[in-house]
Parts: sequence; C-alpha cells; structure tokens
Amino acid sequence: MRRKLAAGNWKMNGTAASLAELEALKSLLPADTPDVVICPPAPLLFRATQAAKGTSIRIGAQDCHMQASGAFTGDISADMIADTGATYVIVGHSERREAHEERDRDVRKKAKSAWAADLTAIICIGETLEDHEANNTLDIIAGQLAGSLPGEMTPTNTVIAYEPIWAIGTGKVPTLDQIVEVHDFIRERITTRYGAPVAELIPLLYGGSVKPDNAAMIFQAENVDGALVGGASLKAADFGPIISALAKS
Ligand SMILES: O=C(CO)COP(=O)(O)O
Repeated sequence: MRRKLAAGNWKMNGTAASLAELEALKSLLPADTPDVVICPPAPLLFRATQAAKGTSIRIGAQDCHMQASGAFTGDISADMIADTGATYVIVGHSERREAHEERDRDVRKKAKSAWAADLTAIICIGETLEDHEANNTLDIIAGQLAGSLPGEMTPTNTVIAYEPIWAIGTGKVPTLDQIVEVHDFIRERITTRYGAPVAELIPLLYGGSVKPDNAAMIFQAENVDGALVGGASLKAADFGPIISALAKS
C-alpha cells in the first residue's frame, strides 16, 4: 500500500503567530489521518517542529542548497534543516526554477543533498501554460523526470509532486482526465526507469489550486496519492478538510 500524504507549502507567508494554525490543525486531523507535512518559511522551522511534537504532523523546508556547507551567503543546507528537527524538503518548486533559474541538474543535486541529511525530498515538476496549450505536457514532464530524479531514488527518500504552473495560485485546475493522464504517465516512466517495486510505492502528489471543494475530485485519480497545497494550507480550516478528503479517498 502506498502512503497518502498531504503537504502544505506556506511559501513566503507566516510569522510566529501563524503557528496557531498548526496548533489548530492538530484537532482537525481525522482518526485515520494520512501523513501530513507542513513546510513553513525557514525561520519558523524549529518552532514548527516543537509545535508538532507528539503529533503525526511532520515539518519540511521549501528549498535547500546543493552543498553541505560553505561560502553561500543566505543559503541553507539540508543538514541545517535536519538540525531543526524537520524531515522533509521541497526541491525544484516551479517558483524556484523560475525566480532562481534552477535547472533539472540543480534539482537533482539538491535531492541528493537532502538524502545525505536524511531528509525526504519532495521533488516538483510541472509544465507552463504555454506548454500545456501546445500539448507538450507529457514531453516536458518526461524531460523533467529524466533530469531531476537521481538514479538512487527510493519510495522512502522521495515524493514526487506534479504541479502544472498554470494551476498554481490561479484557481484553475486540470480536469480529472488530465490529472489521471499525467499521473499515470509519471508512474509508467518511473516503472520503466526504476522498476515496479519502486514505482508502485513512490507517492505522487498533485499540486495547484487544491481547495476543500475540489480535493475529493482530485483524489479520485488512482495514481494521485495526495496533494501539495499552497494557499489552502495556510488556514487549518481549509487544510483540515483537504486532509479529511484524502483520508476518505
Ligand atoms: O505551488 C503550490 C504548492 O507548492 C500550489 O499553490 P496553490 O495551492 O496556492 O495553487
């Protein structure tokens, strides 16, 4: 059985006061809760791990540097993230790929540095609106999978998140058929490269405008094992129902 995972990416939102949302989430977790990960901004990581103690909520960072240490002013290494008690890190988010010019090769190195620090990497891929409209989605996804996933990937060290860029923060969501097509394709590609035992167990997340009112539709897709949620993860009152929809799926 693949594990289900609901991950919340707070992006550059939140101060210490926002940890009240994490507190509130604890009481909204369903009895048969799937795995839940909150990825707050880096300055909140340590406090978030303290706030999540004794619960099934895990904490993750939103990025890490590809090197373990050195003269990289302003950057944060995977070891430093692990030192806060966090156990996950998002790598290759489209906002990092775009605003920081991160390439597949960088994402691959970041995933490896995450593993070296015993963090689970949430590796993100996804096509632009232009590629979507030109029907290039599967080609782009194939290229990003080939370039961003290290050869040593396993179901315990990695989660893959498919986030179509045109769906992020826009309120636009692909149809269920489109979501099924891309996630089936990802699972097939992983089977070809890594073999069925890895492919069958690796969690695949969908991300992009996941909300309480569309979560159940998205989770109908057999190869969707959860979601990477942006805006709707900021409030427990929104994220809680998404987690519940995943538990029921
Ligand atoms: O980028 C995302 C999560 O990483 C998705 O963001 P939204 O849920 O706000 O569209």
